[in-house]
Amino acid sequence: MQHIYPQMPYLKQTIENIETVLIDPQGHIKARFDTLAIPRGSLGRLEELATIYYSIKGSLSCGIRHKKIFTLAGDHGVIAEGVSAFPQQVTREMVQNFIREGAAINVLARQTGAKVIVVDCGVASNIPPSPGLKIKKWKHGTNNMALGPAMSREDAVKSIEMGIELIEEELQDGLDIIGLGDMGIANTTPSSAIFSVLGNVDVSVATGRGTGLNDQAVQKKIAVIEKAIAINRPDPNDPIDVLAKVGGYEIGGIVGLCLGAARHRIPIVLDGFISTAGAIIASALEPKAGNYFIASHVSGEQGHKHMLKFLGKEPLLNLNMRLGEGTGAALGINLIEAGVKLLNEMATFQDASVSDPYS
Ligand SMILES: O=C(O)c1ccc[n+]([C@@H]2O[C@H](COP(=O)([O-])O)[C@@H](O)[C@H]2O)c1
Ligand SMILES: Cc1cc2nc[nH]c2cc1C
Repeated sequence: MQHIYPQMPYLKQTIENIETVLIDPQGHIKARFDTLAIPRGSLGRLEELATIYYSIKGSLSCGIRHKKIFTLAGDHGVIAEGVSAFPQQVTREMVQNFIREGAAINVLARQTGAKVIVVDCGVASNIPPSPGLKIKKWKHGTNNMALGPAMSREDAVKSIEMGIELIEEELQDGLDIIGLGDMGIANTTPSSAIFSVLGNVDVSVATGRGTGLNDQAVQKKIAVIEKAIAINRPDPNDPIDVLAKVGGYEIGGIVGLCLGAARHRIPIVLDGFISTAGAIIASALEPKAGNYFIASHVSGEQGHKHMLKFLGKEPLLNLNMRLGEGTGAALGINLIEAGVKLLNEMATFQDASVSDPYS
């Protein structure tokens, strides 16, 4: 894939600095769990979560202090094809709801103790500047992918670099774990197209109801995605071509978040269908990025379970959620922190004077 790099030194440098994660290479995490006053292995996947967290960090010393959920917003020209149950202005209206802290992600992030970073990556209308909003957009949404490329290759690269930049900015006041999140009316359409191309699956397998289409509208959405793929011919061996032709600005930003966080050894908690489409592009660009992914939940959106299988990730939760925003990621961060706290704070057999059958 060398041919995609020359014009993009920042992206190239980020990708080149992503390291493989070795799981508990010295066995220190397992050794510590084995001293705790529990039957061995009885905390199940909570032990796995603490093990992954500390293997990514490369040290057993730190707790989880700085949790941030990035809710990236963008609009999509393909809305003109009637692929969503909601009108485009809901993207802007929901961004304003995030800023006022009244959305589901604000509630769940508060419960988790995470900060929500709301980013305008390409909302179609202008949103007034506000302390709770990062404005990173240079285009007002994508072009209609059913008529031609959603964006230029240059804009696709720029969108990924915008996501990397968000990580670099947020690192400055601490970043221990990130949750991915999205907001964009019609963005399940590009997400299905991306998975269909990169996952080599039929469009009908990758396409679902999104915000709530009926059976007839889903059939129309499938036809629109098939048309977009036929017209644009995205190259499955070139993830940036796929992002440019059938992607979106917030999805590109999510790709950048994945690459930027992996480059700094920060665990990445996936959310639903859209964030996982971004993660699939990131891992196609650099498979080692996948070492940093933890799947929070399997969305109710048709196709998400196939995406997670494609990435080799087992979701922690199955709550039939299909909201996006980072809501599943917020719940996943709670569980990861539960595993980390158990490892750090539980008494050992010795501390608690409990008979240790293993000694
Ligand atoms: O996260 C998911 O799995 C998910 C599944 C269906 C819909 N959504 C959200 O709904 C919006 C996209 O749905 P649609 O029908 O407009 O493509 C967008 O704002 C997403 O965050 C999210
Ligand atoms: C109201 C609403 C809230 C959302 N949050 C994420 N996607 C959304 C889509 C709609 C339509």
